[in-house]
Amino acid sequence: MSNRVAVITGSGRGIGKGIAEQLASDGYDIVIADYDLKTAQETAEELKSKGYKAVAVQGDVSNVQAHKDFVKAAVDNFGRLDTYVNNAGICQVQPIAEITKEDLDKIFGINVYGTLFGIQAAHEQFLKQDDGDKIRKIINASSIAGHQAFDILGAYSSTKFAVRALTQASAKEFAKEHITVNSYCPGIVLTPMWDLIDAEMVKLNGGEIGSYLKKYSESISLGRGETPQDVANFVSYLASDKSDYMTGQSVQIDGGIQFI
Ligand SMILES: NC(=O)C1=CN([C@@H]2O[C@H](COP(=O)(O)OP(=O)(O)OC[C@H]3O[C@@H](n4cnc5c(N)ncnc54)[C@H](O)[C@@H]3O)[C@@H](O)[C@H]2O)C=CC1
Ligand SMILES: CC(=O)C(C)=O
Repeated sequence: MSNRVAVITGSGRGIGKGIAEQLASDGYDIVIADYDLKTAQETAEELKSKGYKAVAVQGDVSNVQAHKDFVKAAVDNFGRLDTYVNNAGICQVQPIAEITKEDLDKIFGINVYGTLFGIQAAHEQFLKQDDGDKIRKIINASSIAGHQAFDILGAYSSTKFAVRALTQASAKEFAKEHITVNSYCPGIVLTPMWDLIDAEMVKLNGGEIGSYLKKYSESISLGRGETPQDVANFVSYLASDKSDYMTGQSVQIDGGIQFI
């Protein structure tokens, strides 16, 4: 079988890095696409030291051209594109009454426009490839906050609802072109994003560093915080031919927080 190639945005650290490691071990060649070139290069070097093929590319997902650069890196380095993971995202912690237009422009620019531009860039490349009936994959990062909004995460939750809408609409449009679009919806994952959420909640409401992460983690039925590998195991399925008959879905992978 020929090589498979994936672009993963925001894969210099956190969940994206876990997905990159998993897809590399599944046989993918990987474009590590991140705003932070240093962590992207470190992750690419780690993968290469294990015998995998990887390349790091710097770019801001809120910029259309960045996605074109990520796709070009996939084609120039590895010859094609099979899977595009729109993982990069940011969080903001503030009460509804304090959200400003600037806050919304920033978070929608990265989480929503960034996902849409990634979907468009992947779609454009897939249409150029002669892949026959082979299913190509677009995979987006939503969240449990994209199913039920969190208080104090109102802007963030709105972006993750929007990612679900983009996932459904593009799945409907692209199905006839042998492209599926699905989302993963993690719960409370132990990454720098949750360190930031916890620290911002302490600033807003008082308490000790770590106390909000602990409080929210108590809602996890399986009794432990989620790791990037827990998310990556599900993305591995979405990126494999085992998920070829699934499209337009946004699935909670959260250790049992939500049951909807
Ligand atoms: N950590 C969690 O509990 C959860 C995270 N998610 C989602 O999973 C995704 C990954 O989250 P984490 O790994 O926890 O976040 P993180 O903050 O640990 O890592 C995010 C990565 O994205 C990159 N990034 C940020 N803005 C970027 C931009 N404009 N352009 C390119 N790269 C950019 C960062 O440099 C970083 O490498 C996000 O979309 C997040 O909303 C969803 C549910 C839960
Ligand atoms: C960051 C995030 O999506 C949650 C729900 O914690």
